[in-house]
Amino acid sequence: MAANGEIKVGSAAGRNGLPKIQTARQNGICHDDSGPTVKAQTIDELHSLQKKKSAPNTPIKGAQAAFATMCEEDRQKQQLQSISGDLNEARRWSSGGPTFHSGKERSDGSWVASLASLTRETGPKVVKGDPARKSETPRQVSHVSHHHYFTPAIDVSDSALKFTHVLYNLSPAELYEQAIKNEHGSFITSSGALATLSGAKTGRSPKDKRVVRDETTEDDLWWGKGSPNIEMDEHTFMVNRERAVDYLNSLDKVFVNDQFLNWDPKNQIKVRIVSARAYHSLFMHNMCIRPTPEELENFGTPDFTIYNAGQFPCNRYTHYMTSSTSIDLNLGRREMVILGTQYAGEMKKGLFSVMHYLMPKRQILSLHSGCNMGRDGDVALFFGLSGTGKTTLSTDHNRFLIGDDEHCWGEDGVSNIEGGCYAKCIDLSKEKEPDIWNAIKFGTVLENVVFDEHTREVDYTEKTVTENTRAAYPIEYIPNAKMPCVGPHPKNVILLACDAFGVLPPVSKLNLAQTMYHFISGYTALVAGTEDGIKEPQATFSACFGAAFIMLHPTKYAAMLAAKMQKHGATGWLVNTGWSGGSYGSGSRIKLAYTRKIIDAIHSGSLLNANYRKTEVFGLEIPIEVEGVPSEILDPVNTWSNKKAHKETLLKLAGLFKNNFEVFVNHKIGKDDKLTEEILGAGPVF
Ligand SMILES: Nc1ncnc2c1ncn2[C@@H]1O[C@H](COP(=O)(O)OP(=O)(O)OP(=O)(O)O)[C@@H](O)[C@H]1O
Ligand SMILES: O=C([O-])CC(=O)C(=O)O
Ligand SMILES: [Ca+2]
Ligand SMILES: [Mn+2]
Repeated sequence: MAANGEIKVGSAAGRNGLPKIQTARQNGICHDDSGPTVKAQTIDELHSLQKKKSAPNTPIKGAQAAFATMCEEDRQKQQLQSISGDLNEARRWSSGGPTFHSGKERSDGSWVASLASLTRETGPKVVKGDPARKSETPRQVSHVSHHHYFTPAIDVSDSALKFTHVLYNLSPAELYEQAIKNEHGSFITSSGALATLSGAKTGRSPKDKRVVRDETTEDDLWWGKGSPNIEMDEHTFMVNRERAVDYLNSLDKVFVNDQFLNWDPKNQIKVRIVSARAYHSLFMHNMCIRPTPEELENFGTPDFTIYNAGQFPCNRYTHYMTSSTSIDLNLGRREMVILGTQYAGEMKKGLFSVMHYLMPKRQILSLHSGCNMGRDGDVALFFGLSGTGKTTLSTDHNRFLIGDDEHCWGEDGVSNIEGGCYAKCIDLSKEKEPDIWNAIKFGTVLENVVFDEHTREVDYTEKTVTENTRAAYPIEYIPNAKMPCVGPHPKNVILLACDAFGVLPPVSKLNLAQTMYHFISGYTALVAGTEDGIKEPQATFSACFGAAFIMLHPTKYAAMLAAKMQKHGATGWLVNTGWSGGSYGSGSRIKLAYTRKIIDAIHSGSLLNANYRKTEVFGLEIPIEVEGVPSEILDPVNTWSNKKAHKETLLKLAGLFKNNFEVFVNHKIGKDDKLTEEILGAGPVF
């Protein structure tokens, strides 16, 4: 037992026995583009990072204690309802591909019955309500046992005898109370947002993502080198699923969210998220599309279910596991299991992966992009890897926001997949990003930020817990959100790269082949470990600006994008939101105000008709002038004092592009041989 009286399970083994498992480097598997883990060794240490000591006027501890009694259990009465039904095996998608039920479909057993899939093999022991209200439990016990324990099962385990209360689609206010009461590290900030900690993981874990490889996915999906789909078998999935479900069943309560994805009503899917934390439930409440009470009433059986047991690790002796984290996708069962990571983004991006499988089957292109629309109905897509500006630039006070991260492009135009936004908060300022700043209010989840312990004012410059601090808010929190979140066909396709080498121009106009070349390359360069002094920028290539989420070969998405751009006459642009005046260390990040001017000129159409010249090596068309932007920065060579260093850096980056593209040279993009040839020739020449 530890000095503080806590029993530290497995800590001795961790130190003296089995070594702690680290995620193995998967050779050739898609790179890790997620954030690093926290710099804390213990939970207490992690929690101490979150709060900053107050200014001297902070009341002393004793004075604050008087408020403790305000944390009251008395809550609004919730309708308790016993849940009946038998083990509801997840239905399989028919072999010919998924068949969906529209939002209005009424299922045989309603949501109540399908919750039974939570149980291991016997009937459910699930009670809707808050276990804190013990007085109501006996009624439930007798009710449920009436249904299921007259004939005792042969193999009744202790866990099968206990009740798990389901907190079903709670409101943000209720979730706040649950989080603050039960989840260490949950606090209300001065603007009303809920500050939470995601635990040891503060970013996604792409190396721990597994996808079940079976007869269907074998042929459909992209496997092998460069693919994000690391295989697992069905049996192993079931092992992890049972582990997650047993864990969830061992709890007094779980949260269940029933929500929608995709604002295109014809291609909407119904998702259920079963999780153990109010933080997770509120996050998904904000990020998915929220059903109306009527839609919830008629929700029926979900098309896809997530079991998030993130607090509980996977068993590292389980086949295919290389760490204690596992995010498992089973397309056949329409299920996802999360073990060993509480980072909420896994749920959001896990569902995005599912959409990247389902939508292309219907000839709908799924995109890792932001999207907004001007007053004249002109739509722009913003592609880019994490941190390149999708959320920042699609959230534009002069335009309608359709969405910040995940979209579909189909026959009728674009639709947002989500119901919320997930903005990076590091160095967030009210002046530069007023709409995002104002969206951080009651209902918003603030992950891993640091705040003053007394005033609860957030310090957005703090990276103490992580640099990947985030805010998740419903899209309506942005004043000019386009509701419903759909729009016509895009006019501009903007590829964002944060080039920390400082050699890509702030803006270039691309022809179709160049657009496809850069879309398939998916380049950005960030700076690793900023706190440890100056480091070389780290180039990242992630196909389709989101290799971690795609399920089919990148050329499939690329072919669809090319066809749609051609058909609708969209123009491609490459915008560098990264360094200017030199690489990281000597130059600096291009001012957001300048990038916004460039984007304005793209939207207005003025840049389309500007005068251009071609750059060497990358062969990019760059404008001579952009209103509101100093002309000399438009060609990076002007901003470098050391011209030789500029040329070397340019050639170095060109070499990285070339190496990366090697794996695509033998692939055909769609049926068009000519376009394929052109794409191969659209890269740097040197
Ligand atoms: N010139 C610039 N253009 C765009 N963003 C900039 C610029 N300079 C600084 N930034 C900052 O870079 C970050 C861009 O992050 P943003 O949230 O938009 O990323 P994202 O592309 O949406 O990534 P993710 O997919 O991870 O959500 C913001 O913190 C923004 O303030
Ligand atoms: O998913 C996340 O953690 C954040 C995000 O949007 C991305 O990385 O693209
Ligand atoms: Ca974003
Ligand atoms: Mn994203």
